[in-house]
Amino acid sequence: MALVVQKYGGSSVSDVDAMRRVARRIVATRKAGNTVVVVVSAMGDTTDELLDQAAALTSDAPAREMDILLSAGERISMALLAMAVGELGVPARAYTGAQAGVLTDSKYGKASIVGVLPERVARSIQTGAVAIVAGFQGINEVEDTTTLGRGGSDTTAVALAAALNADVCEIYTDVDGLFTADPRIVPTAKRIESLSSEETLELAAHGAKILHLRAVEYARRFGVPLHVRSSFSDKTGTWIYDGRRQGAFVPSVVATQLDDVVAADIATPGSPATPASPASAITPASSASQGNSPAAAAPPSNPAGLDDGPSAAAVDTAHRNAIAARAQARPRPSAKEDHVEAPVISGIAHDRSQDKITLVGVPDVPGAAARIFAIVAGTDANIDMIVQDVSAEGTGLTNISFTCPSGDSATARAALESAREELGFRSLHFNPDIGILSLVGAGMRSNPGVSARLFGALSEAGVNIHMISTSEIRISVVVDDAALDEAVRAVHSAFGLDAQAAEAVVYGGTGR
Ligand SMILES: Nc1ncnc2c1ncn2[C@@H]1O[C@H](COP(=O)(O)OP(=O)(O)O)[C@@H](O)[C@H]1O
Ligand SMILES: N[C@@H](CC(=O)OP(=O)(O)O)C(=O)O
Repeated sequence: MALVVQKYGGSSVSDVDAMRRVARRIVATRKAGNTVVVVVSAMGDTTDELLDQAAALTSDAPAREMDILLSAGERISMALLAMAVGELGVPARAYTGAQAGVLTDSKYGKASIVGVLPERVARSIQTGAVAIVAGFQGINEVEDTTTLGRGGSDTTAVALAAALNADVCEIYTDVDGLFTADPRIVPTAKRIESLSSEETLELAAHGAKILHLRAVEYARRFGVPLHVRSSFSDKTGTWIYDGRRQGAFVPSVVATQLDDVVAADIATPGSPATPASPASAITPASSASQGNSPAAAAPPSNPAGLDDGPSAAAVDTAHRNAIAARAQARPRPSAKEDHVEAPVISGIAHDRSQDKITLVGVPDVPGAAARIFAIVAGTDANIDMIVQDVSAEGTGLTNISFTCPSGDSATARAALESAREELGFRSLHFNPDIGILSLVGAGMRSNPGVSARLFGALSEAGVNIHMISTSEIRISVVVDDAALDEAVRAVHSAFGLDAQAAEAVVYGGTGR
């Protein structure tokens, strides 16, 4: 018996028929003998529609109220899905992020998880029910609802999978896994069988929206095996797993900084909760399973008075034992590193969500870049690429360009403009019509000529390059937004990634 966390994205629960289809899959997984925890996103494009409604009322929505609004989409889904599962004869209980113990900081709209206390979820599954959790949301220290940023339900799922020590976190979506490029742009894209978390991180960080970046980081850190697959087919999807696991994580009454160090410790049954230090927060399965007296496994009455089943202490003990047993005998998908030869290029990501800002005529003196980016950092904008031109001869001036998410660029621009005198630049140019193509592959490290082939393919397709940046396993180029799709297709072909026979199917979703 495995503990499976399944996450269903908005495209998988777009209407009540889709809810029924998903409910059948959940019940089948349960009836196959697994314990199932479900994380669900808002139906279809609900989140975008809620954003549109708020924008129609105000251009300056308060962040706190915005999070209350946006969290409603996932709450509708969790309740409806619990009803659909219940209709199929399997008990299901719905939990908001707060009820599921997803604790966050107070950055409304892009909150980070600081702890997970999934006791009600653990009690629920202990009684044989399916726990259905609203994704993308949590609760902060003043008990306000927070949201985790667009696409954040993936992170909820991985955080719960880590806290519950699930065997696998399945990410269900509207395509059959992670492909060599977005199948909506490249119909000849190939499904990737398994991918290292390092390459997946690069793809997710550079626009492959099928996975939330923080979910991949989280899964990598805690060794949670990810299986990205379609809720519309029974095909195997893409496994993301490096074959390492840092230990078992168990439901907890303590927590610490989760995005830095995921906390999941377990209190001695019956003892009061005590905060854990980050160092003690990670409890290996072997030590977690020590010291449990068999008597403690008998379910006593429920002291908290909650209706989710036996008490936390009883569940903790039983759960720890089950976790320890599972950790011993867990089958593992093969990691990509196990393959004899990995392809040079794993995939291509594209990103339309960035703007380009150029400061023209920046004094070419030590400390100029430091001052500029300190001001940008003060606006909380997340900078991606940075390019500084060679100083024009005799002028002592240079140009500095950078890209940042469109949502952050207005504040970054305003902050820079207001510091213009101090920074001494001549003018600020802004280009929102850019796209970024990123070529990713661990094989780049040992294969020369990748950039030459990339630039050759773009040149043949007549695509002009505005900026270039590289990492060890990635090359990114900024091009015109209008040329981006063509650029992705050209590069995909140039690296021999096209499938012989069409294999990419987009089953649903609007691509919004
Ligand atoms: N490399 C890729 N492989 C597969 N899908 C991708 C890739 N890059 C982008 N996508 C897009 O991600 C979409 C799924 O993500 P999303 O719309 O967030 O799904 P969900 O509604 O399930 O959360 C796919 O429909 C596809 O268009
Ligand atoms: N509903 C939220 C959170 C989420 O993760 O959605 P999805 O799983 O459909 O990408 C959003 O649209 O951002």
